[in-house]
Amino acid sequence: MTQGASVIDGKAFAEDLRARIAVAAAQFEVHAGRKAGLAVVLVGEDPASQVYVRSKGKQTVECGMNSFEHKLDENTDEGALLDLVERLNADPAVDGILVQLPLPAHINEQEVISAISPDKDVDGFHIINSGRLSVGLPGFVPCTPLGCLMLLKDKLGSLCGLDAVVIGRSNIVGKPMAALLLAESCTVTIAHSRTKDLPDVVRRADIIVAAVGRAEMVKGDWIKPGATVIDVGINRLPPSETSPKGKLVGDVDYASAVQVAGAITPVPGGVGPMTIAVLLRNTLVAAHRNAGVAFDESTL
Ligand SMILES: Nc1nc(=O)c2c([nH]1)NC[C@@H]1CN(c3ccc(C(=O)N[C@@H](CCC(=O)O)C(=O)O)cc3)C=[N+]21
Ligand SMILES: [Mg+2]
Repeated sequence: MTQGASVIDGKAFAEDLRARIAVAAAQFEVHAGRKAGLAVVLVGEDPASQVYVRSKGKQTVECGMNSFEHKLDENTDEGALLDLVERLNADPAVDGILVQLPLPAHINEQEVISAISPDKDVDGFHIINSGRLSVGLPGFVPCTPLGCLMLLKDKLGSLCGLDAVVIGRSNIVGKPMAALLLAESCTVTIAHSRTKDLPDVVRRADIIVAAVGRAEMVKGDWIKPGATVIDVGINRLPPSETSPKGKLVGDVDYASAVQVAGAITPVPGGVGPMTIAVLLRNTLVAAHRNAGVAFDESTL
């Protein structure tokens, strides 16, 4: 087998999307008389979360939108966090609200997500928005699966009738990804850590979305030749001689998969940058809806 896979450049796609968002955000400012705004709430000092929050803030401003960062102490109680969410819900300068997950163990994540106004829920995690997605109504779709869908449609065009296997059943990625693929008329299988004969299930797929959170689990010999592989995993391997900070790998064993797949996303530089770009897209969509400014959302 020749090394046939084309590498799907999520970083470049995300840059292009952000350039289009910047144009539309400037137009929004002209029509609404204010910038679109995203509030990001971070509780605690998790270093990885701090990195993500910083790049979200930077890219929000680069796209011509306001970024409001709220950093709360690790020991903040749930009541104080819910009070902040209420203030952000009521703030007309705030179009989107993102509460960085995971939250500390003493805070009930579902309570906090439910407190966010569904019209500002740019993560698409509120049950109102998951309900809208499952019945096909307009709402907000979680950023990572929507980013994956954009990459798939860019690569394949119509997905109609294709066999798609989603590995992972989280509310954040697996379940909304399956709903999106079903809406594109794929035949969708949701596999997970308890699926029996997982390699055989994956071998049927024209489209594989790997979101199990297990480093390099999906091997090249699980992949039908020519299939499109979207790797959502972000796993840091233990430090080694060659990578003192620990190498970042996906849920797919890239070295073997790239020999067999038709197209594949790398880690880093694949799905990760799309997640943030779609967050900015959802924020700008929220701004137009909340301000009552007409906007053709299909252009983003
Ligand atoms: N409410 C909430 N919404 C989220 O969307 C959310 C969250 N909580 N908690 C944490 C996860 C993780 N996440 C990522 C975003 C960008 C990259 C990203 O840009 N990754 C780059 C670089 C990775 C690196 O070098 O560390 C890449 O894959 O190329 C990764 C992960 C959003 N999350
Ligand atoms: Mg699982």
